[in-house]
This record gives sequence, structure tokens and C-alpha cells, in this order.
Amino acid sequence: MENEADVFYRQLPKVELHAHLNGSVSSHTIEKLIDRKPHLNIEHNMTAIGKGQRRTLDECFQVFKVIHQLVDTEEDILMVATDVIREFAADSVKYLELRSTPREEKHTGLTKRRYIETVIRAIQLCKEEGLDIDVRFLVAIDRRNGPQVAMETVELAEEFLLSSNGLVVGLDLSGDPTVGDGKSLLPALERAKNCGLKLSLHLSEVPSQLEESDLLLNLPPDRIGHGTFLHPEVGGSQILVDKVLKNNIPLGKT
Ligand SMILES: CNc1ncnc2c1ncn2[C@@H]1O[C@H](COP(=O)(O)O)[C@@H](O)[C@H]1O
Repeated sequence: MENEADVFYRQLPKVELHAHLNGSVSSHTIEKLIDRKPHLNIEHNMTAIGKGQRRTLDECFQVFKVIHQLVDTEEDILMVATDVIREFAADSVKYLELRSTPREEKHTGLTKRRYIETVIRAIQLCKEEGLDIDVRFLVAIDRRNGPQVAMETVELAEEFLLSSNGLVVGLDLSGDPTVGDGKSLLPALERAKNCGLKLSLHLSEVPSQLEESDLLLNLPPDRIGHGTFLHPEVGGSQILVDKVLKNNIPLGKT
């Protein structure tokens, strides 16, 4: 049962600037996915982190691996994306920046291009339903996959920036922050910026990434994911904080 405060906060108009598609799947949608794929033997508690539960970053990324097993066809992506958008709309989110990493799944025939097209279709379907929410899509690079895949992802994002009627607006850099090297991804990120894609970059999510954060902040990004360790009190530096302030970059996390 919702109390008065719950209703107030649900009805309050909001913007959501940091939603990962497969990080926003509700338990209701997970149930539907599990029912579609009983052979995977996935149980509900393997797909979520309960309220108040503490998990390591590594455990969080294990959860994404399980969700990715459940979301591996065009039909799954369409259902997940429409459900996620409808649920954000029901929570009075009026502007949503949704990001997702296009995946190829050879065993289902899913390609990265179809992945992006399917998310765009979901956004269009929700618009046709008349939902009171504006959705924009950011194509995500998983930093684990290295510079070549990053560049290919930018090329795809660039195509959709031009052909999606304004729905694809940017590029997100995410993935396990302890893996890969941000510096090697700079050429891809610079290309993205030069072709007009907005940049949303996960940075300083773990300590000891001062040099990488500095390079990424020099681009500069339009959004920061997390930025947890930017501040000097937690091992960052005032120079990094000043760069965020100077460019007035919103920080967000899920
Ligand atoms: C906990 N903080 C985080 N830090 C970095 N990347 C994160 C993240 N949370 C989520 N992702 C990124 O989003 C993907 C899942 O959604 P999509 O399959 O892309 O829709 C994860 O695999 C990871 O790359």
C-alpha cells in the first residue's frame, strides 16, 4: 500500500538521466522473461539486488550477465524496453535518457544494428500509446570490449544519430570500471563528440583512476556516471572537481 509520501513522490514530475536498459528491468518483467526461458533455470533472486542488500561491484556485474542471458532476442528487447519506458512514465518521469549496450547474439540471430533499431521501435511505440514521457537513447560502449569495438559502436551510433529522427542523441561509456583502459578509448570518444553525439561517461567509479578521469573530463562529457571518487576527500583531486564545476556537468547513478 502506498502512503501519502509515496504518492507525492510518485506523482512528482522527474527527469531520469542515468537509466541502463538492462539495469532497469522490473521484477514483473523479469518474471515474464523467466517464464519465456525456463530451460535457463534462472531464479528471480539471481537477477536483482534487494532493498538494503549490499553487494560488491563485481557481484553487480554478475547480475547483468544473468539478465543478458534472459534478454537475448529482438522480442525480449522490445518487451523490456517498452515495459521500462511505461514504468518510468507511471513513476512520472517526464524526460528519460535510456542507454544500452548493443549486443550481437549469434544463437538468436540478434545483431547490434537490430538491437538499436528495436530500442528505437519501443520508444516509438510508447509515443504512439500517448505516454507522457520524452525518451532519448544513448548507445553504450562496454569498456571491457576494447578500442576497436568502441570505434565500431561509435560508427553505428553516428548512423542512428542521423537517421532516428532525434531519438538517438548520444554515446554512453560504461561497463566494469576495473577492466579496460579509458585512455585507449579516447579516439572513439573524440570521434563521437566531433560528429555531434552527446557524451555520457562513467568515470571515477572506483578509486585510483585520477589520470583516466582527467583525460575523460578534458573531452569534456555532457553527463557523468557516478564520479564517486572525484573529490579530494575520497582520493580524487580538486582539479577534477573544478573541471566538473566549470563545465556544469550533471552526475548521476543507478
Ligand atoms: C554499477 N555501475 C555501473 N558502472 C558501469 N557500467 C554499468 C553500471 N551499471 C550498469 N552498467 C552497464 O550497463 C549494462 C547493463 O545494461 P545494458 O545491457 O547496457 O542495457 C552493464 O552490462 C554495464 O555495461
